[in-house]
Amino acid sequence: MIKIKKDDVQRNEWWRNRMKIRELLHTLTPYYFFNEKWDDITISSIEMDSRLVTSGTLFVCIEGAQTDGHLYVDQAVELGAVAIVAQKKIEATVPVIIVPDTRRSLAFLAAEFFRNPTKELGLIGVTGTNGKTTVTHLLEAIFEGVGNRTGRIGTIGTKIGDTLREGKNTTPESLELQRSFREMVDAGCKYAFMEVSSHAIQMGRIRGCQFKTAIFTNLTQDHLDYHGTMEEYKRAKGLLFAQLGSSYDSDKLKYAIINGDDPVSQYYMDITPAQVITYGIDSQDVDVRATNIKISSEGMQFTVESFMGTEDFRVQLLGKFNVYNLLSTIAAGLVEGISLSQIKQSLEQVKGVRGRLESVSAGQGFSVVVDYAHTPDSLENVLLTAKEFAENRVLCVIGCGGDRDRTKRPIMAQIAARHADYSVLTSDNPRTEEPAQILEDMIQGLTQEKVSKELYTSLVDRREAIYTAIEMARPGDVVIIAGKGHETYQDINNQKLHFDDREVVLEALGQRKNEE
Ligand SMILES: CC(=O)N[C@H]1[C@@H](OP(=O)(O)OP(=O)(O)OC[C@H]2O[C@@H](n3ccc(=O)[nH]c3=O)[C@H](O)[C@@H]2O)O[C@H](CO)[C@@H](O)[C@@H]1O[C@H](C)C(=O)N[C@@H](C)C(=O)N[C@H](CCC(=O)O)C(=O)O
Ligand SMILES: Nc1ncnc2c1ncn2[C@@H]1O[C@H](COP(=O)(O)OP(=O)(O)OP(=O)(O)O)[C@@H](O)[C@H]1O
Ligand SMILES: N[C@H](CCC[C@H](N)C(=O)O)C(=O)O
Ligand SMILES: [Mg+2]
Repeated sequence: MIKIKKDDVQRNEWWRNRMKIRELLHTLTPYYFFNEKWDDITISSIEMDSRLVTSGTLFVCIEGAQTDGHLYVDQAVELGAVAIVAQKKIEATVPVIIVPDTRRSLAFLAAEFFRNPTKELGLIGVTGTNGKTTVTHLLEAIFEGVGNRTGRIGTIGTKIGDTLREGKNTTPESLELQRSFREMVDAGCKYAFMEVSSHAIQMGRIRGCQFKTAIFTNLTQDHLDYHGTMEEYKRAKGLLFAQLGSSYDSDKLKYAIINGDDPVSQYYMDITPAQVITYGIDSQDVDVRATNIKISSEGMQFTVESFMGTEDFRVQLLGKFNVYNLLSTIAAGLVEGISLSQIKQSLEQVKGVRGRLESVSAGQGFSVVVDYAHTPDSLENVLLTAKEFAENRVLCVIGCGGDRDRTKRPIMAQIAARHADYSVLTSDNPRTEEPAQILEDMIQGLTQEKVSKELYTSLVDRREAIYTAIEMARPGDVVIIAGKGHETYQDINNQKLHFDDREVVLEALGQRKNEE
């Protein structure tokens, strides 16, 4: 896979698209021209960030959480913007189009400018607290397994055919999304798999996308800093299912693939106009079900019973939670007409997803696993899985991110203490928060539950924490290093410093070997 760094991308080059503003105006209705009405202008690109404006750009002003795009109009004009879309009166030497809500308008403007690429793709959106990245990778395996070229958008980046571009957000802004989808179509992709975060839905980043299928993985606590309550968080995710089938393409069937074992599944079934396919393990009344699950340190075996037949699977992934991820993927493959035996063939070859239960080995007599669990539920799942295959103790290194849901910190520490034999609490990405304070919030959970101090320690420095856990490990132990998975940086005070759990583990294992 060719890896392209975000900054290397030559924006507006291969997808350069010239259009008259007149051709786009219908997406902006209702609007009015402030300044001179001049709809004969040709634009060569659309941008929402003034720093990216080039000659011929239509600049859209967005009011953000940090700053307001309306403040950068002069800079945009200096760099070559030929017209501005704004939601309030601004001074500018180029025509200004005023709309009620620029963020909404941007989504439709971008979809039109890039010629509605999602109409030419089978777009599958995946939402839920945990499992989105995993499911999009599994989908890729199934659909590429039967010869399709595919695209993928999510936490690990945007993959178009054979190239991977790193990104800032799990679900990018509407403009970037539409540009990527057009690139996918141009690269011959037939399907696209997209992680849909609740933030993205709430902020309207996915407006303008036409989904064929939406998958719901699960709903547990996260992001309460942003959504406030679990009810609001659930509602935000629901918008993805509510919008299925509401487009003018509604003659084509749309599918909602829902985890029938999750307590909130009925809500999503009720609000979607799409065809519903359910999957699960515990509920008997689901369309795609796994039974006879057997988990070993080598992988899992289970039987899939579905409306398209029954097959025995033997996969390399671990953990009951991954059976759910596999089932939702299987359901998505079945509705697209891929046979259960073809699906089985592809999924059995999947070794795992980067940074998710990723084993790091230098021939030591114990296991070290790097995982991306950064929510209470995922941490619990991963530790329970580790317990199942550990011959001896489970040691856990865990931190919580700064500037994010604080209420999950004490809970995550409690889960670590409950399921691991020893926990090393440490920093994740502190961002602009004081790392020691984040640790304090975690420790409070342990004090509340009167957890013995012999069962945990806390070290602000993540490298030191990883070294400590590796030094403590004995034969047969499993060391889980949770929270950062595939990440290759640590964000401290808005500075992204290189940090890769997997590299640090190998260093620590090397040191331990030298000392032996
Ligand atoms: C709270 C939030 O989501 N913020 C996102 C948002 O930033 P913002 O609204 O604060 O924008 P801003 O910085 O105030 O800028 C406002 C406008 O001025 C423009 N501007 C700014 C400066 C300048 O010189 N010129 C200029 O034109 C900006 O381009 C923007 O259009 O728009 C940015 C550009 O797309 C996002 O990168 C940024 O995500 C930040 C990094 C973030 O941390 N988001 C998290 C909460 C998030 O969205 N997470 C979910 C994943 C959740 C999960 O699954 O676990 C995600 O999808 O990534
Ligand atoms: N279906 C699941 N249920 C519970 N936990 C899961 C599930 N799938 C994965 N996990 C755990 O959650 C972690 C994150 O998984 P993954 O990256 O697939 O989720 P995500 O939804 O993409 O997360 P993010 O919100 O950060 O994008 C994994 O490392 C694993 O520990
Ligand atoms: N998509 C998640 C990523 C969290 C990863 C974790 N390492 C952290 O920094 O908190 C979020 O924005 O909450
Ligand atoms: Mg993800």
